[in-house]
Amino acid sequence: MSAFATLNCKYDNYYFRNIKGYSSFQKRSTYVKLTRGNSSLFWRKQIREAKVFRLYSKIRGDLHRVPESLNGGTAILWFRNNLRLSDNSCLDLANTAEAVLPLYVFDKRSLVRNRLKQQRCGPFRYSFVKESVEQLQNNLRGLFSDLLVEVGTAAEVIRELCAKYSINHIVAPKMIKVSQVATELHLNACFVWDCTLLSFDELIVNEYQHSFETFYNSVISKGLPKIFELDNSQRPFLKPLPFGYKPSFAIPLPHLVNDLGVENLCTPYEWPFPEPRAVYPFRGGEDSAKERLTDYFVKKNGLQLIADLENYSGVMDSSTKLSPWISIGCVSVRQVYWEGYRSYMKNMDSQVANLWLKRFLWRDFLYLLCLQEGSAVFRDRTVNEDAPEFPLYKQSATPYETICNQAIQTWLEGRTGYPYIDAHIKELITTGYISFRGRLNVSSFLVHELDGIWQLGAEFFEHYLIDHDPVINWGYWYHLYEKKQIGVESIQVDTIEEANKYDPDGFYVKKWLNQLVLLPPPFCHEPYLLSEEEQNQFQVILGSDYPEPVLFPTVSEEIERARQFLSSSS
Ligand SMILES: Cc1cc2nc3c(=O)[nH]c(=O)nc-3n(C[C@H](O)[C@H](O)[C@H](O)COP(=O)(O)OP(=O)(O)OC[C@H]3O[C@@H](n4cnc5c(N)ncnc54)[C@H](O)[C@@H]3O)c2cc1C
Repeated sequence: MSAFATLNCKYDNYYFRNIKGYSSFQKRSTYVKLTRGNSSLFWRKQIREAKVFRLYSKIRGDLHRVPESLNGGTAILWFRNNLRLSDNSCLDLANTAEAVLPLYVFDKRSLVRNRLKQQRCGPFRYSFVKESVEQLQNNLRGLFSDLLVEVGTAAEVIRELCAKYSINHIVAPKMIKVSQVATELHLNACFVWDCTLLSFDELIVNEYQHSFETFYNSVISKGLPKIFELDNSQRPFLKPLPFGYKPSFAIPLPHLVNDLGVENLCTPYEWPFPEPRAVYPFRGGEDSAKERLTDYFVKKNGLQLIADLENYSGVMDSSTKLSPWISIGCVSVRQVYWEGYRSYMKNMDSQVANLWLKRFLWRDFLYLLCLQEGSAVFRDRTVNEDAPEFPLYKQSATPYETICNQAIQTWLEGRTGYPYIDAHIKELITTGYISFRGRLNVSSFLVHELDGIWQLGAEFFEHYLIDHDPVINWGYWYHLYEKKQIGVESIQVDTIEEANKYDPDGFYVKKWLNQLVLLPPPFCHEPYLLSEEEQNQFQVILGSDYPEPVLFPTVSEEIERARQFLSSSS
């Protein structure tokens, strides 16, 4: 019996016994009552497991429909978060058709404004995607094919293409909902799961139990991931375009401001941004991804640095900086993981190997979390322009809400009075990238210290991050919030402790907050400890050169304690 079948039976039993079993009206009403409000933990667990079973079955069903070969016909090869030619399972499958029409659709809905009045896809990511699409089109033309680029909704574009060419199949990466269109048009839709290090089967046999460690141990105990060699020797190829296809030589994706009429961009430019402080000059496309891959692993042997540097912000080689390419699939996670593993095999210890594997398993864990929790992870995500406003802009707020809202506003603008937080927010809104430590600190600060709404943080990140991956971003924020609710194994970090540990001399904060340039440690991380005399001496007047720390009860108490400690020890 396969691992999935075991899982299947287990959930099937639960489902059958506990949910379907309530057939009489009397019992069903009891069930409804139990699921509302204060339902017992037991019942919640049952319901969740039933939900998971349905989700798995659905995805599993979709994946089962993926054939080994398309056996001829014409296929649309729909590129989405897999903008590459090498190690691309969708491309391999599409090549079993007779003719292939490569397609990319930029969904204009991703320019809808979120509740912070920003486009969901901000200019950093948009420009990066645009470059990647251009490069993919060039590379496909090099293979005597093309990439048809459209702006609109995928369903409509596919419908039009079917009317124009006799299409039989659609091949696309999984995580998309086009099954309805495919059924309507009698197309053979093949959704390929190609976004995690573990295969779908390997992923779902690891039950998600709220804890990364459990997941990690479960993966390791099964001897995963199994080593496999990527065959890079073969040059990618593609079957010919459908009969009657005429290539267009228009620019693949329109300019945000000039062509799409997007106004009030947070940054007035499209790429390249004239920002010399950016940690890496990200450029979209498969070729640029491979350049970075070779530069980091082969030329610099970068993995030997990760144990020492991984937590430092603003350092180019502290990590691979490959996430923008991974998130839209210019390079596959498998390619990156195995490239790292190969370089580790040369001369590194097992601690590095573990650190390296854990990164990818965190990613897979979040994908599993999203499979498990379904839409709860994306709760209240802005999908239309009528989304309700955040309480941040509510007219009638209670005094507590007003204080909270002011504090949150300072977070959004990078003026909380905590340099380590403010510097990271400034880096994010100026360049579209911050380190993992930075993300962890700012998100934990918003959720735990400022009692902020987690969705607000997620939407803010979604707009700015150049490497935004909905599963990882929303998954982390949800994880932070959920952990806060149940109060276990919380991802909560101490900002000041982290700042002193990972930026001991304040180089990073001074890079983004020039006004603090004269401050020595510990004041560069806690300027609120400066006496009036010291403020004059270091030319940082609190409240005018740099903000006072956010006025928030718990935070203020801590500041008071620190002030007293400093004056008693000096
Ligand atoms: C609140 C929050 C939001 C985040 N949002 C995103 C996001 O939208 N997109 C995104 O790619 N990452 C996100 N991350 C995870 C992490 O910060 C980035 O993956 C990492 O900073 C990317 O840098 P790198 O490519 O140099 O990573 P490296 O350290 O070189 O790792 C290589 C790859 O492994 C994966 N990876 C590494 N660390 C993690 C991690 N902790 N969790 C999941 N995957 C990881 C990434 O794909 C990364 O590119 C988020 C983290 C937090 C705390």
